[in-house]
Amino acid sequence: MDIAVEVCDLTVLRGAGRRRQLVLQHLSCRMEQGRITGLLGPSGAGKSTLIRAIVGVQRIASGTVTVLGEPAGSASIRRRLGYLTQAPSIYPDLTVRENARYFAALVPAGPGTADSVIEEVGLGAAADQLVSTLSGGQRSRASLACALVGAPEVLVLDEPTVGQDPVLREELWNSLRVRAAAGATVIVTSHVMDEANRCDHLMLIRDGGLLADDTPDAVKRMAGTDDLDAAFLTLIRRQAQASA
Ligand SMILES: Nc1ncnc2c1ncn2[C@@H]1O[C@H](COP(=O)(O)OP(=O)(O)OP(=O)(O)O)[C@@H](O)[C@H]1O
Repeated sequence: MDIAVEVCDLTVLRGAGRRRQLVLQHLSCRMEQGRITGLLGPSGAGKSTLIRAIVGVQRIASGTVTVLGEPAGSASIRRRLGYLTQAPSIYPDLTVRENARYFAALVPAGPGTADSVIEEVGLGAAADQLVSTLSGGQRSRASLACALVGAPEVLVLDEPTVGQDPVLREELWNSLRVRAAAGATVIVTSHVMDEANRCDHLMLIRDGGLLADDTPDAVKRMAGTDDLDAAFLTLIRRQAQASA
């Protein structure tokens, strides 16, 4: 399997002055092409920061991040990568369709692409609604549609299913699975363990380092349990005991 993303010895500091803090410490990992990799970990662990480094919008202190063979953030890979931020990043004064068409024109993507990604995220009925009038969950899906519009080879999604009901979550995961099967590299952050079970590979981040980096089954075996929630708690406690 080809490696789509390679992170080597990455250290990131965030904040300014006395508030400056070490967020990622000498972190190394790889994400395989055609796989769904889940980034998990407690709030504030550094998941979004790692994602920002992969997308190329995070200043790094040391280390390297390579995406599709190029340094993260290179102009040549920008159109090959789709990024969904936690806060929807689309135009509130445009409709869903106008937003999707705008991003499609930037790629540029084919004429039917905007409508097909709107259907893919389940917003067909709201396509002509202004984004400012959408619910939070709908807005997040509209933002996801814009991230999908260029059929990106690397899809980086920061909590894509927050605020979605179980049916929509199921549909969104099915759509990510279809994209991965077609060769896309999908990187997803989540706090939801039943979603972690759907990933091919999991990375558990804690205190800026990797606590686990394996398949869901291997992570469960490592912790001696069938339950991923319990597995993560066990691994976190083991680490705390080891460093006490
Ligand atoms: N703009 C910022 N300036 C300074 N520090 C920041 C900034 N954004 C995040 N941090 C800090 O970096 C650390 C990691 O944050 P990050 O957003 O990467 O965590 P996360 O694992 O994605 O958390 P969550 O699951 O809550 O989204 C936290 O301690 C946070 O306070």
